[in-house]
Amino acid sequence: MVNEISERVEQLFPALQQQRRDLHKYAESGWLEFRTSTLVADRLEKLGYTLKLGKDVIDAGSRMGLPSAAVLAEQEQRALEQGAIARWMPHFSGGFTGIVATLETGHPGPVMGFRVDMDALDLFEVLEEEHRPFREGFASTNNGMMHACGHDGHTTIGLGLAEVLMQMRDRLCGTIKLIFQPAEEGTRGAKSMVAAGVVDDVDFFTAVHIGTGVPANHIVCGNDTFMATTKLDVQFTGVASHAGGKPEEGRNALLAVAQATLGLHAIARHSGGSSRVNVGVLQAGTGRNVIASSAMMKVETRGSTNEVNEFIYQQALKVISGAAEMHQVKFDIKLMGAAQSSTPTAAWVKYIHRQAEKLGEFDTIIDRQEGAAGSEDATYMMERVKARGGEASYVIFGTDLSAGHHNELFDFDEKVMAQGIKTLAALVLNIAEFEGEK
Ligand SMILES: O=C(O)C[C@H](NC(=O)Cc1c[nH]c2ccccc12)C(=O)O
Repeated sequence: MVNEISERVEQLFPALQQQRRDLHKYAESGWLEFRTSTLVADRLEKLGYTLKLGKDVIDAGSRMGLPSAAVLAEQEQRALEQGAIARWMPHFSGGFTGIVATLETGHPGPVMGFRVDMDALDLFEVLEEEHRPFREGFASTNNGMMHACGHDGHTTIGLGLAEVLMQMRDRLCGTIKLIFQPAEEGTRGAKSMVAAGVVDDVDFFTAVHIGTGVPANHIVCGNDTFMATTKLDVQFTGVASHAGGKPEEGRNALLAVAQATLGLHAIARHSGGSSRVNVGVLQAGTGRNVIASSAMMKVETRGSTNEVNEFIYQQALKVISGAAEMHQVKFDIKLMGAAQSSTPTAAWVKYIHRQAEKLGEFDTIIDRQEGAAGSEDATYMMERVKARGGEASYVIFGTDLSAGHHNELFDFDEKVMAQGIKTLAALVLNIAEFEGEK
């Protein structure tokens, strides 16, 4: 069975590589995955999956960090010009770019859910010969949007898994649910899919990531290092005045945002775990000789536990209001994203470990790794599945990277996509072997 999976995936590989490069070329950031989601939906329908799309899988009110209506409309148009399939667009229009594809095998068995994400980062890809995507003609054509975290690979893994499972459907049992999530960056999308109930019937849940510093041919079967996080946009509003003639009449929003930035980075650490604060964007002012009346900042807090993040977040609110008070400006805080920490369930990790061993694709198979790193909103899905008594894990497939995640020179070895698909397919095909570990 393992050999058969391998052969099938290797056969699909050239097409999958093409697929990944196409997605890479037309990178779309969170809630703007219009072209991506129409192509994914079309492919999954052709493969024979039952689809739930858009508002059926995304709770409108639970979306965080949604771009403005103008940006959504403009990007939808851009996507159509870049080959989005128009007949699918009504489902995704307005920032409802999520898909759940279901395969009922017709044989009794559990519901197995897999989550991949589809969004790119707000980043300008390097357009130089040294960067393979540029050299080989698949660098992003969308300015300020780049797949620099491997989600093009994740989406491709989802599509490859869909194809292999459909080919082998006679030998599957239970129900397969493939979840294609928007807006993982900024941890904005998963909560809305959980609120729409997409994992409420899932017994075994697996989310995936490639890279993250894990070496090639290594697999982490139960990553538990994701930090809880809160994402905030803060707008400061003061009063503009003549910087030479009447500086005392001004209320300086630039100084408030600068003060807040330094204050945020000076928040005390917490003995309960590691933490992070980052001000990633700062904008203020309009002219050299004008007291700046408006300023904005994009902030994130993180903690290795929900409690540590909550502490940092509460301190951050005090720093922001304190800086505003100091400069007598108004402020407005918008919640733009959030995620929890989460721990995989031991039995599912053990099962994944055994399947990875049988596959023979990996040199090193580990259950967990040390050290908090990034965040992930798949944690909301994991926690929901666990709360209902299901099993959940987060698997990382190691790969060689040309540069770190979220860097303009990021690229990965596409071979990891084949390893990912093989592993996930094995989890489905051999699910009967899970019995006894409960
Ligand atoms: O918080 C976010 O915006 C999600 C985003 N998520 C990732 O980057 C995925 C990720 C999680 N852990 C690691 C570790 C290294 C690279 C990437 C990751 C992050 O942490 O900035």
